[in-house]
Amino acid sequence: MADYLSSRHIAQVLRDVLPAAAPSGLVAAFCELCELDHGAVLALSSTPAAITEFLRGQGMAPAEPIPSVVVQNRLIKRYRLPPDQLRMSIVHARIPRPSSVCGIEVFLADSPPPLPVIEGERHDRHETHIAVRFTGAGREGLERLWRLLATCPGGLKADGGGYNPAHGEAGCTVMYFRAPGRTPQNWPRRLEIIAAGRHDAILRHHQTCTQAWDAEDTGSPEAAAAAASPRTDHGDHDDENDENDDGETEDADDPQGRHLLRLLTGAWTTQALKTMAALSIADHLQAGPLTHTDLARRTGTDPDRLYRLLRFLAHPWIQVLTVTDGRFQLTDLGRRLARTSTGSMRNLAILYGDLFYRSFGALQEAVSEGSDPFEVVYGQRPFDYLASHPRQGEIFHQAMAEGSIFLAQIPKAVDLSHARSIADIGGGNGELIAHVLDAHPDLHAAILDRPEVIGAARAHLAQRGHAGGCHLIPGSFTSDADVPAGMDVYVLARVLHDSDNDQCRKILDAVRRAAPDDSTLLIVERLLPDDPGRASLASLWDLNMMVNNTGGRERTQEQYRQLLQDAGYLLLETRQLALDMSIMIACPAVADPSSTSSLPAGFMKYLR
Ligand SMILES: C[S@@+](CC[C@H](N)C(=O)[O-])C[C@H]1O[C@@H](n2cnc3c(N)ncnc32)[C@H](O)[C@@H]1O
Repeated sequence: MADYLSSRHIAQVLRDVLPAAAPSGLVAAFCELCELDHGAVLALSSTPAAITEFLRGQGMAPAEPIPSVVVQNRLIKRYRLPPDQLRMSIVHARIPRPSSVCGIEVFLADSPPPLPVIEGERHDRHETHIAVRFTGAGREGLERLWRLLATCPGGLKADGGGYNPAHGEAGCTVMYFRAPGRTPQNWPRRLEIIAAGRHDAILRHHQTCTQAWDAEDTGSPEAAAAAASPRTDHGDHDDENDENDDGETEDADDPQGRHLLRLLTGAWTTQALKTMAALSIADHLQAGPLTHTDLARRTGTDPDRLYRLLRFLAHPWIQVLTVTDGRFQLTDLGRRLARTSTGSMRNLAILYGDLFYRSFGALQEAVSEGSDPFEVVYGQRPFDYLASHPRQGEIFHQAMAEGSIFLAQIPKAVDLSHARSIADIGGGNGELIAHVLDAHPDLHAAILDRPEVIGAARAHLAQRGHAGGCHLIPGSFTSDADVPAGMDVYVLARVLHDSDNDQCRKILDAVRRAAPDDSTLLIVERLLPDDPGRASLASLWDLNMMVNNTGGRERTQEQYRQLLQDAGYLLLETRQLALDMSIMIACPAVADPSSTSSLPAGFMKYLR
C-alpha cells in the first residue's frame, strides 16, 4: 500500500478506486478539492510488534497501536465469531514522501486470527480503502463533491460515516463510499473522505442515503433495521457506542428513528408525488426553474400551500426538486413525472396515489379476513371497474406501459427471427407489441384484450408508428373463440400474476388449445425468489397483487413451471430483464414426430 501510494499522484489513485465509468470531471474536482490522506489495509500477522517493526524497516514512523473496536466487531460479525475471539488494533504510519503527508493505516489482530478470517480477508480484502482529505473551503465545496460522487455513473454509494470531535482543532467529519467491482490491484473500490470540522447537514444526508441503499441492497427488514442503526464506519457493525477506525463518534441523533419515520411517512410521499403529477408541476418546470408564485399562477393553486408542497418535494428524502434562490427546479428524478419526458412515470404516480392508494387502505382487513381490498373499496373486480370508469382505465393502461423498460428489452432477450406471427394475450395498450414491431416490422402481430381496451391499443400503436400493423381482437383470454389460433409465438406479459391458479389454468388451457405444437410461449413476470429473505421487487408487487387484483399473486419459477406443466407446456429457459422482471420461454410438451429426439418440437426449433 505504501509503495502504491508513494508512486502515484492522487488522480491515478482516484481513477483506480472510483468506478471505471467515473467522468474525468469528477477526478479533476477531487484533485482540486482534496489531498491523498491514507490507504488502509488489514495485515494478517498475529504479532503487532512484527508489523510495527516491519513498518519501521520500511522507513515509516509507526505510532503506538490503538484498539480498533469497529474493525474487530465487523470481522466478528462477518465471520460469525464468538465476541471474545478476536482483538484488533490499528497502527498509523506516515509514508516518507517529501512532498506529502500521506500515510497508511494498518489493522491487525493481537493474536492469531481464526482461519476463516485469514482466508476470507486474504481473498476479499474487505477492509482495504483509500482516504482523501477535503482541503476546499466551505460547505459548498464538500456538498459539490458529495453530489458529484453520488451521481457518478457506476453505482458509487454512501457507506457510513461520522463526526470525530477529537480529531484536529475542530474535529473532523468522515464519509465513506463504495462502488461495485474491484480496483486493478484487486482491492474493493472503497473511498473515505475526511473533512475538517463538523458538517452535520451533509453527514445526515449521507447517513440517510447509506441506510436507504443498504436496505435496498439486502432487501430484508432486518437489514433495513441494521442499516438504520447508528453507524460511524464503512462496515457492518451495529454497536451504537463504538468508535470507528478513526475514532469518530456518532452524531447525537436517532438514525433508526429517522429511518422509521421515513418508512412511516411513505404515504405522504406517494400523495405528494401524485399531486405533483396531477398538477403537472414537472411539465411546468421542464423549461427551467420557477418561483412558487409563478408556478401557483400556472397551475391555478394556492401559493402558500403550493410552496409547502414544493419544499416537501425538495427534501433529501424525496429529491424530485431542488430549490436555489427561491426558484424550484426539477432533478433528473423529478423530470420523469413530466408527461413527455423519456421514461415518464406520471400516470404511474397518479395510479399509485389515487386508485391503488385507496384500496391499500383496506390491507389490514385483507390480511385478517381474507377479503379482496379492491373489491371491498370499489365494489367491483378491478378490470370490471376499469371498464365502467374509462378515465381510470385510461390511466391504468398508460401506467402499465410506463416504468416498463423491460418490455423494450424483450425483442433482444428472445430470438424472434424464426417467427412469422406473434399474439400478445392481454396485451394492454400495445407497448410490448410496438417494441416487437420496431425490431421485426414484418411480423404478423395480434393483440387480444378486453373490448374497452382495444381503442387505447389502437391509439397507442398509431402513436408509435404502427397504425394498422397489428390485428386487434376484442375478447376474453379464456375463450377459445377469441384466442387467435396458429400463431408462432404467444405472449402473456403480466397477465398470470393478476389471477389465482384456477383462472391461470383457464388462460393457459385456452392458449394451449389455440397454439400449434411447434409454437413458443413467452411469459413475462416478476419471479418470487425461493428464499424469502432475498430482495426482489416481486415481494413488493406481490402485496400490490393481493390488494389490487382479485386472486392475484406473484409466483416462484417453480410455481410457474407447475402451472405450465398442468397446461401441457414445458418451461425451457428463464432470462432476466430489468426491474427484477423475467421472461420465461416455454413450448408445448409434445414430441416432434419428425425428430428422432424425444425433445419437444418447440425446443428443437428454439435451439436453432
Ligand atoms: C396487468 S395488465 C398487462 C398488460 C400488458 N400485457 C403489459 O404487460 O403491459 C393485464 C391485461 O390483461 C387484460 N385482461 C384482463 N382480463 C382480461 C380478459 N378476460 N381477457 C383479455 N384480457 C384481459 C387487461 O385489460 C390488461 O390489459
